[in-house]
Amino acid sequence: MSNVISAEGVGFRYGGVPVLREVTLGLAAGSMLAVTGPNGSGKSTLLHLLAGVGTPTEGRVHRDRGTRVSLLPQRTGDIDALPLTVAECVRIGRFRPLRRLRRADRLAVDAMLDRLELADLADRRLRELSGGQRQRTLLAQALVQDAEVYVLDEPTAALDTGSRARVHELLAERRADGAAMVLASHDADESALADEVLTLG
Ligand SMILES: Nc1ncnc2c1ncn2[C@@H]1O[C@H](COP(=O)(O)OP(=O)(O)OP(=O)(O)O)[C@@H](O)[C@H]1O
Repeated sequence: MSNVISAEGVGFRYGGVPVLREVTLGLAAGSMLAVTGPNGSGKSTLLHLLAGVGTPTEGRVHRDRGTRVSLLPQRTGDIDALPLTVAECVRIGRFRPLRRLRRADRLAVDAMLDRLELADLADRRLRELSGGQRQRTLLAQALVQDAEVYVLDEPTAALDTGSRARVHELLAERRADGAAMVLASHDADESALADEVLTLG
């Protein structure tokens, strides 16, 4: 099967300092890659490059033109500065410039709020959430997107066991629908959900 995303000999340097070297991988529809490794080993850097945020210093990342990628970054501090509610934040995942949200979009947002147990928090501001509630909101925004590839940076790091299980169920459903996943994780049980594990550092 052809790959939705691939990386060939990818390297990355911040200034002159090498962070990634010679990363080669390929991701088919419906497959999941877990990226593990100690703090600072380059997981976030690799996920950003795969999602098309920044370009490698060496090698190349290939995605077919028009491939829809949803990225959940690890650091999303700035969004708290906006006066957004939980529901508004999740709706952004369905936003397209110059197009109103359709009924299907609204249904998808409501279903996602339910699935991640956010319905009761829908009108709360982001800055008034606990760490886990905030992470569930940003995950909902990432997973509500209609994407072919989901790139999720430590998506369940702040979640309790029940929430984490619900997220894993959602990921399995997206994969069954043909989406590819890349997931950075420090958790061996979570990495075990993947078809392949790439350990950096
Ligand atoms: N903007 C930047 N400028 C310079 N160096 C950076 C920058 N961002 C990250 N780095 C460095 O690049 C290396 C890889 O960082 P990265 O965030 O990709 O690691 P990580 O594996 O995701 O870490 P963690 O497990 O802590 O999330 C680290 O040594 C970090 O200090």
